[in-house]
Amino acid sequence: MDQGVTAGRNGALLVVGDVVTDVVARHRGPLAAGTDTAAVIRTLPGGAGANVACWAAHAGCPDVRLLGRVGAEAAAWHERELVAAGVRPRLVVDAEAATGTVICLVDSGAAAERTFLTDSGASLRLAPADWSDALLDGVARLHLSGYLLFTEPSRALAETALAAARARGVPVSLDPASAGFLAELGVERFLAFAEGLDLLLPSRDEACLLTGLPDPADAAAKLSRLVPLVVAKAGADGALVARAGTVLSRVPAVPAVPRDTTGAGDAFTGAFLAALLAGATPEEAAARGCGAGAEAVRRVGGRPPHPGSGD
Ligand SMILES: Nc1ncnc2c1ncn2[C@@H]1O[C@H](COP(=O)(O)OP(=O)(O)OP(=O)(O)O)[C@@H](O)[C@H]1O
Ligand SMILES: O=C(O)C(=O)C[C@H](O)[C@H](O)CO
Repeated sequence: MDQGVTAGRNGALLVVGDVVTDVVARHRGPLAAGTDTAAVIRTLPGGAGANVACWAAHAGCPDVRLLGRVGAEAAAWHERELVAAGVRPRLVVDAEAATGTVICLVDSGAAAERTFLTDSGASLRLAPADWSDALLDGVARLHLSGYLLFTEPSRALAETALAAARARGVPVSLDPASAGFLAELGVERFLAFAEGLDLLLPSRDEACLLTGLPDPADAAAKLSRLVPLVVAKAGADGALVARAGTVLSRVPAVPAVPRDTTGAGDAFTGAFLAALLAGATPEEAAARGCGAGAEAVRRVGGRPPHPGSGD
């Protein structure tokens, strides 16, 4: 394995992150006041953290665990969906907040671009009290969803989990979530946290925002001076793998006609982590990530199919 990144074979992947209900609405053209009677609306399980866990299991990771927080009204459904996807969930049930909901507006035009309206609900109420160091028993990698960093108490939980993993020598990766959220959080604050990671998986927009550089390759290279391995996701252009200040490879996307791009980044990340844990090189893992990203954009919703999911 390459220097600086621990492969961590033969151990579990623990994902800590958001578990939400997605209401995916595909509409025609730009939204305007009025009625679109041809909209297609589906309620699906989602959340970046939960999606990454499901895609890692879909990619063959034999032991994927997830720590998340949901409201009582949808806890049983989320638990069932995660188990059916091959994930071992530890869902904290919030007595006071409902499960987070994301309205995913998907333009049915050629690029299938989406807009999210997010109410994180119980998800970002994950708190240090929900953490126990025993969650790391048998874990070879901890992956954190970037959403955790945007508010308290989930930011404190992320810091607790990061410190516990580092104390045990467990490598920690993070997917920054969204450029909009990063701008709100503040780049300096994010980078201070990122120093403790061994792997960062930003989108190209997030990489540019974090560095102030307009070119995604320059941005990924610069970030890789802070975090040993940086894999920047670049939509239909695939992904960039950077290490020690240099872009080592550009991995092409797998051609796909997109239907809904929700969860493409989560699919990439889940498959990438599964491959890395199975001993792949970062370049091989990125190729697996691109395969999963293509699979995700061809589907509606942010999760992979599983037996019983109806597709
Ligand atoms: N139009 C596309 N055609 C083929 N592959 C795609 C397309 N869009 C995305 N992908 C694949 O999915 C991966 C992740 O997509 P993208 O770069 O859009 O991630 P992101 O911006 O983090 O995504 P998200 O929409 O989940 O926030 C890409 O690296 C690529 O491999
Ligand atoms: O951007 C947000 O608000 C999200 O939480 C996006 C998640 O990836 C979404 O739930 C997709 O399943």
